[in-house]
Amino acid sequence: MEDPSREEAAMLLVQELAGDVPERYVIQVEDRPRAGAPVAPIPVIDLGLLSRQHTAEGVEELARLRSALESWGTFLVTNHGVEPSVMDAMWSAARDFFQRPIQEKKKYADLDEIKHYDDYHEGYGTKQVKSPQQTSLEWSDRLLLQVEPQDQRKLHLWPQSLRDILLEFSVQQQCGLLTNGLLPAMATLLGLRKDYFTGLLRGGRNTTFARINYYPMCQRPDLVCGVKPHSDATLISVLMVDENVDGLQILIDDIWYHVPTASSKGHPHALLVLVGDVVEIISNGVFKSPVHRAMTNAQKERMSVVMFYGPDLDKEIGPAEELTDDSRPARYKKVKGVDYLPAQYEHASRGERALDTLRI
Ligand SMILES: O=C(O)CCC(=O)C(=O)O
Ligand SMILES: [Fe+2]
Repeated sequence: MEDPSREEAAMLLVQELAGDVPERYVIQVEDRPRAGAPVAPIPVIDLGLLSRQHTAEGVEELARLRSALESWGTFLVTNHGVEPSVMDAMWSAARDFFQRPIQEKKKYADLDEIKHYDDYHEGYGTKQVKSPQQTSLEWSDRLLLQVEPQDQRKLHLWPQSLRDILLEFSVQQQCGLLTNGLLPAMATLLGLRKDYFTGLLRGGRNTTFARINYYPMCQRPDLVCGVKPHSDATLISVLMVDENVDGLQILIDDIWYHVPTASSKGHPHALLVLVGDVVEIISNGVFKSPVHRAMTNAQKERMSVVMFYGPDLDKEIGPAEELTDDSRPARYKKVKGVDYLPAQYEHASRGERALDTLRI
């Protein structure tokens, strides 16, 4: 039987709300943002230097990367191989889409899937709402598209204006930032084969999702959350966030820190990297997948373009054998993405962390 409430709920667009914040969006008192969050001291890593390990600068940069991976799990990267013109075109296409009238955007909502899926649906809309009574809803609309594997693309949900640029943006990130830059350095730092992580993004069944998040202005940003606390279920997430509006925060030792924008660090075309749960698991907890959330703003809307890169969903992931022995027992259970992804959605919708369920 059809469940109209679920369908309606998934299309409860935040952009259509005006005036006071409805009760269903108000988060618990203990989860509300406090004024004056400190700024996270995240580094800017020059990926160009990482391949120059015979130089003092290269060695120093690798040490800075290690420190970021072991502490905050997030950093900005420059010299990442994504052309500034491609970044700008991706941003414009994303912004132009969200500036279209709502009726126009709704053409990219996957109403059939919304009826069948419990966990997530692609296309335009809001995060799946499980019941008409659900509270603490997130103050954001989004466009979610699966990019890889290629045969999983639902191209009817891809606005024409975004198609070519999204593919180019993703290919340049994979070739430059990930394969030729960051991932071999991360494997080296752990003492793993250089192609350990890049191998997980090859073979044609690796998964890439793109999510464009849109956070409408909110009269009471102190009462709502744009995206609730979670860590990403990915190998790596790469973010291009609004230059002019803060919103992303990360949790370290029970304190929420603002993540500075690339522009505020003097590198407008830097990209932001968040280590994902898959890396935390494989590294047996040495590298950290940070808990983060997105807050809203009373004066300005905000956007982010997030690329989620992960392995084949049928591949079992666990701590690397090279990194575990009697003195370093495995700290996480093995899991397949196909089981972990729904669990991550479920936990994230409650502002909790699925990774905690895998700890041994
Ligand atoms: O909008 C942001 O800055 C972060 C969004 C996010 O964490 C996500 O989409 O997983
Ligand atoms: Fe995230």
